[in-house]
Amino acid sequence: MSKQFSATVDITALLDPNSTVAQQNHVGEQIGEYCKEFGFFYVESDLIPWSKVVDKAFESATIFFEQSTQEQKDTLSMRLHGQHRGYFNIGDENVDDTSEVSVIDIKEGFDIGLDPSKYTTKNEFSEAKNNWPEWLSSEIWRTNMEAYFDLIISVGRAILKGFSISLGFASDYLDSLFTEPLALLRILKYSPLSNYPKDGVDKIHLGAGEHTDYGCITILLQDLSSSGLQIKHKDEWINVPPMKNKLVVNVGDAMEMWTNGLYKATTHRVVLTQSNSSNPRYSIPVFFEPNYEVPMKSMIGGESKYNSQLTNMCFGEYLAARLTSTFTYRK
Ligand SMILES: O=C(O)CCC(=O)C(=O)O
Ligand SMILES: [Fe+2]
Repeated sequence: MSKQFSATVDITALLDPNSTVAQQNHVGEQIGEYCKEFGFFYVESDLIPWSKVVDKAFESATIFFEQSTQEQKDTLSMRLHGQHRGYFNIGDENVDDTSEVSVIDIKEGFDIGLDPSKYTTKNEFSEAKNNWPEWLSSEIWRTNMEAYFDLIISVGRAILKGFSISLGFASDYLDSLFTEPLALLRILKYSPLSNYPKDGVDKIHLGAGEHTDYGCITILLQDLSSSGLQIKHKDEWINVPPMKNKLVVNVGDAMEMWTNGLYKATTHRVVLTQSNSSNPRYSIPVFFEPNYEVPMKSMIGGESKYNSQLTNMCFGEYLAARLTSTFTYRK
């Protein structure tokens, strides 16, 4: 049997304004250790409103996919609107841009960003407007998603505090680079494999190909009824099963570059087999990213391990380049 991942951090001390510095430092150090070892960890806290906000967002995500026709979804597509907001279909994002064989992710999704009114600087991300699915009970749907987005941004800020502590910065240092965050909330659906032609064997199909995330922090809500996420640790694939009232957090490439390799952006994938995938799998990653103009160079000094073409960019330019290599609407 494959190994199961279990590293968990209770982030209450980082969310609670009344916690002591000693409590915050303890949690920050624990987060730092997991970022160096795995680049992944679960977070939990009694301060997270699981049933009031998290479960509602999950239910709303499933409603979007179950109650929208393909024509309706297509009216909100990134391809049609030429901006990084809205719907993308199977084959529109292929996260493994290194594989020699063409790998198509068996997933579709819908991206929501922050409203342009939250930004003072102008760039392709800050100016992109959300396309809301008006055919759903729209106000409630939008309210549920926005409440979840706000919540996860506060979880992201707590994690940034932990990162800052573990890296020896002032505890609000990284937060000061996220005053106008290029955050993105994505709802994903992996269709059941029964929708695809059977080839007689229970082969592995990739819902999402092997990849590292581009940015700083990904905070992922998984479908409790459907496993599939795996991380590569010391050349071995380890399952990261969905856990009730826990979110999965992982470090992306930008965070690895800022820490000059100290924190690991770990390779992961979503595997679907005929036996684990008779139902759709839904998930909601939030990509919590800094302000557009934050430089990509190392924040901790030392000779850079990374290509200077990348480290000379600012975050927004780097993000645009990464999206262009994986999203077909940008080609
Ligand atoms: O759906 C999942 O569980 C993981 C998705 C993922 O890795 C991603 O969107 O970057
Ligand atoms: Fe990912």
